[in-house]
Amino acid sequence: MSTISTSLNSGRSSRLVILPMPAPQSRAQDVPVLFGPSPQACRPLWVGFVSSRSWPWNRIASRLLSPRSSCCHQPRLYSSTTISNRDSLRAGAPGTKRRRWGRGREGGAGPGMKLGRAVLGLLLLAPSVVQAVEPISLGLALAGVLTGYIYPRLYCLFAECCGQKRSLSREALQKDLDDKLFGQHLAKKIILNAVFGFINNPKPKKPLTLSLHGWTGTGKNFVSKIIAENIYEGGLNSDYVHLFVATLHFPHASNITLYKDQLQLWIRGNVSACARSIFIFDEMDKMHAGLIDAIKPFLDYYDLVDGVSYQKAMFIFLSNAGAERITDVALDFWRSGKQREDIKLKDIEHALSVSVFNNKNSGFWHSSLIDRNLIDYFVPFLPLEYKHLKMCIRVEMQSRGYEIDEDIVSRVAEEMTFFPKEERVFSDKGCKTVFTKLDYYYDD
Ligand SMILES: Nc1ncnc2c1ncn2[C@@H]1O[C@H](COP(=O)(O)OP(=O)(O)OP(=O)(O)O)[C@@H](O)[C@H]1O
Repeated sequence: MSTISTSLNSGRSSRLVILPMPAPQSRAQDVPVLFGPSPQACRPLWVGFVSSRSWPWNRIASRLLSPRSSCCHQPRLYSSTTISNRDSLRAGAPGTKRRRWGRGREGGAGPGMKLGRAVLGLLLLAPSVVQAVEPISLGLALAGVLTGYIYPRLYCLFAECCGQKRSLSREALQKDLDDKLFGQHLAKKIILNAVFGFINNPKPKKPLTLSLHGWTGTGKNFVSKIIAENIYEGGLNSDYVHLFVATLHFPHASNITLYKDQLQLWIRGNVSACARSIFIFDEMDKMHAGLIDAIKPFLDYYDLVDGVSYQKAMFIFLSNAGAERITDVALDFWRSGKQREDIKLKDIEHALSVSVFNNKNSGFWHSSLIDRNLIDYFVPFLPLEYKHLKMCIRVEMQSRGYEIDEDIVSRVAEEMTFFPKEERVFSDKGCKTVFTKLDYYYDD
């Protein structure tokens, strides 16, 4: 492990501990960003006031009127005095002390904050006391109050903020899923209800943890993208969405201890900066057994872990593990002439979780996450049929600006391979390669 100086997207220069794993997608170089993804851009004007700790007025005002959500402003979590310590914090140096002004608003009001509110309330209610305060200080405090209140809100109108840019709309998410995701009635229903319920719960007891399973090309990554886009304007490229790919970020089994440490640090740093962070783990079935258990404490029912609340974060795991079980159920329904839409979650979920738990190549092999019921939903993605491939092809044609030609649609779909061999029901690559096959027919 070594350290380098690097320039982050925000333009600031910082020292980072090089991870043996490449940086996850999005601005993951920000790894343990304890001060928000873009402090220069979104630092409220009252930061200057609050760094002067000899002046309690400012502190009270800034705490009282801090932004509704974290909005990537972290002065409310860590005082400016910690800035000099941030390298050691990033490196997770044992014994490094964080200076806190009390919990962030998302973690609930601490005693100091309540006292501050009470004091300010009393002052506002008692004009004689207010008059007694030195006028310049009062003026500056009021200016701090105004800028602290207005600036962050204005900023978030024009730039992405943690959990603030837009509130999740159930209708918009439903429309996206209905219009874009084909043949996945179970996944649609679970995701809509789970994500919407979670985001609208002001005090979730634990982070939302979804484990998406299914055959290749059935829409697991696609759905993660839809979720991310419905929560953050930048979707997968958002500063608050972090994508890990097992083979890319955790390639060497011999480094598992190091990966565990780095993963914990990464998640802790980013959740400190934004409680509503989203972490997506792709290729879970290629993840070394036990690695994912490193984040178990973050997924559990704790109010705080090491001073950080993870209850508003979201974890999404993607894997092909359990695909055979899902296919068996779908095939049984097909063979008995039943509609696939009649498959219920209870027909699959339990068998799926057991098979994932007992599969050495699932990334969840004997995982305490399953053992302790920390996965909220096992979401099955059904294998896609011929008619779903045609739907994918039509969408692709439209997105390329072509007129829909049903003859080409059928020919592309027929080129795909299906299983089981005799019945040829399900596409063995889902919708994954239909797009490249389409190129053949539009070759000028
Ligand atoms: N059910 C679906 N409905 C609509 N489009 C789909 C569906 N499944 C896949 N697609 C299309 O195929 C592309 C590839 O699918 P995606 O990457 O989501 O598959 P996956 O299930 O994550 O596969 P893998 O397990 O191999 O990672 C998507 O970007 C999307 O355009």
